[in-house]
Amino acid sequence: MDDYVIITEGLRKSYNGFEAVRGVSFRVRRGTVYGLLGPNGAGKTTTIGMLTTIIKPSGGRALVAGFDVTRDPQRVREHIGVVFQEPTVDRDLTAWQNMLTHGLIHGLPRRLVEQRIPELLDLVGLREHAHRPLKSYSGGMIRRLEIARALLNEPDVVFLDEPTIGLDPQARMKVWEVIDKLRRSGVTVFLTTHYMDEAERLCDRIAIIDHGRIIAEGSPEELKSMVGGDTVYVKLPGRDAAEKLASLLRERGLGEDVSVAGDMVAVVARDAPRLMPRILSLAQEAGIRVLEARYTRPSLNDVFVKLTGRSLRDEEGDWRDFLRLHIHAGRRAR
Ligand SMILES: Nc1ncnc2c1ncn2[C@@H]1O[C@H](COP(=O)(O)OP(=O)(O)OP(=O)(O)O)[C@@H](O)[C@H]1O
Repeated sequence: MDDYVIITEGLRKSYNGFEAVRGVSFRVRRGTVYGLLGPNGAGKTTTIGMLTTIIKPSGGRALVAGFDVTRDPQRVREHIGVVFQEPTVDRDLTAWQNMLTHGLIHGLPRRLVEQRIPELLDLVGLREHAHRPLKSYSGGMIRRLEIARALLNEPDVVFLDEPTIGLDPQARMKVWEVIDKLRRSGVTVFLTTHYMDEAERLCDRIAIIDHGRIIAEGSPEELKSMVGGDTVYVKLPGRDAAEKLASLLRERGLGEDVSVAGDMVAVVARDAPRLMPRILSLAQEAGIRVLEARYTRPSLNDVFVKLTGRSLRDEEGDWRDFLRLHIHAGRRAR
């Protein structure tokens, strides 16, 4: 049991009869980064709220650092660090002053806090800005400061609710680097996110949540293996060339499924990087000119689509979605 910093069993929350979280069960192993991934309104903030004792569960059970969130909320609070979606810093104070105030409010000895502040500001890359008022900080700097602050009490687990929401790409990367460092130093992190690239990049394990229920759980690789293989896309000068290449591929038994959409051939395969050169040399032998070739590997979005029929993505219409639409249309027409 000691291996797990968080254990939930059938955890539930209703707001006036509306079930925001409908019985979630998962375990977070010590020293890992665990992500709750789902679209807006899926119940992520409510779940993190229950685990951090801000929200009272309507049912089920959650143990955090070995303590029950309902029966022992104070003990839970002593053993966790939390970064909320909305910043809770005082912008008139400097980073150092914010850290010190936080530490003292939480009952930590002043000497210990003063000793930890420079180490933690160093960890999040803010040491040289320690004495600047936060008014002059960017959103990304504030998020990193809040992570440093959450570590002051040497928590068993740090909770980060949407750690990079609203940040620009560069600031996001810096937060990701901090989370990487936490993992390397053995800190357990529990984060929520609706960005699949973030979950994939950072998390050892992910629970996908939708409408208050966990619909899949596993490592990013395990989750992606649910949707099968890679797809190789080959663009040719016209439909005839595409049909010709497709029949050659079918004859040779290359790939698991070959389909044509306009001047494009799509080949579903287990290992696209190995198959692609074979497809290209086959085309060359047959005198078929290839204009473009690419392959894609399954993403967590594909997993979400497979499970819910909806996309997790904020914006639709990237290259891959476009192709998939055409390939599907082509298949249906056959
Ligand atoms: N205090 C509340 N009273 C009533 N309904 C609520 C309350 N808080 C959340 N909800 C509802 O519960 C559902 C889950 O909300 P929650 O904030 O947990 O989702 P989320 O996955 O964190 O999404 P977001 O990232 O947008 O916050 C939503 O439908 C939301 O409208």
